[in-house]
Amino acid sequence: MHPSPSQDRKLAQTRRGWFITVEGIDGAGKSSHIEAMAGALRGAGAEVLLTREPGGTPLAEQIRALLLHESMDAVAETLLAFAARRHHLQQVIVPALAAGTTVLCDRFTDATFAYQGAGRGVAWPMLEQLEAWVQGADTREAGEGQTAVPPWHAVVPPGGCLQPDCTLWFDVPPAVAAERLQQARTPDRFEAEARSFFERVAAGYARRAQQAPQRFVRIDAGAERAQVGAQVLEALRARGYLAPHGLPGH
Ligand SMILES: Nc1ncnc2c1ncn2[C@@H]1O[C@H](COP(=O)(O)OP(=O)(O)O)[C@@H](O)[C@H]1O
Ligand SMILES: Cc1cn([C@H]2C[C@H](O)[C@@H](COP(=O)(O)OP(=O)(O)O)O2)c(=O)[nH]c1=O
Repeated sequence: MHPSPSQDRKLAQTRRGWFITVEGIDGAGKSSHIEAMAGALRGAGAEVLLTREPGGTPLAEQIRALLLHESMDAVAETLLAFAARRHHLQQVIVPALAAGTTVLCDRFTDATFAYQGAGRGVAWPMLEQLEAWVQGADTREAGEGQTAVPPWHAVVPPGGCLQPDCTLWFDVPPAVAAERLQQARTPDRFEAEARSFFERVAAGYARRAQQAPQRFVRIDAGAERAQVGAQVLEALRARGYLAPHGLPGH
């Protein structure tokens, strides 16, 4: 349903929330720090939505269960990851950002490039096309009444592609991550992959980071837990996310 003109005005007056994602290979330590990140952002006065991919809506969580436990080929995996993402964006992320909420998301599209692209060999340009489509506001052919409705246009310009403002990349040697996971939990379909798979996934993250150096902040996730936590807080501070909320953002 279209928001009313007064809702439109309210959306236009609200500074859109920051979109922060956390990435890295399995065992990098993301889950160990994400609650503290949310806490630090809340402490600075932000309204924070903590969510994850694949997942974040009941439908996308069902897709997550399929991705993690059912065998399928890499193209099916890619399409399911993007289908879950579209639903998550549409239902949760875009409305939250439009309302000024900071969205902190455990994995996003960089994971698809790293896992399905670099890990499984799905062509990079194919992923770029899907990214532009799924994260774009305008999904239909141009024409009167054919562009996407608010709140998409409150968070991404017409023709644009919604990207995180900042991605904290937990970079860790795959051998270290594997050692941690061995002691931690029963592996899912991805965690059960060979070391060579995670070498490729890690290289995929490095490639994405190189392609968007302003967006990525590299965290040395091989360090001791407290040091990783300190790096994470420093990254948030350096980007201005821990400044008292309500100041003009972007
Ligand atoms: N800096 C660290 N040093 C040693 N072990 C860690 C560190 N960070 C996390 N761990 C442990 O490694 C395992 C994987 O961490 P987790 O946060 O679940 O990673 P991810 O969410 O990135 O897969 C957990 O058992 C966790 O306690
Ligand atoms: C978002 C996403 C995740 N994944 C994979 C990476 C992870 O192995 C898995 C689930 O991620 P994660 O939430 O990190 O798992 P856990 O709860 O076990 O820490 O999904 C993809 O392969 N493609 C994607 O697009």
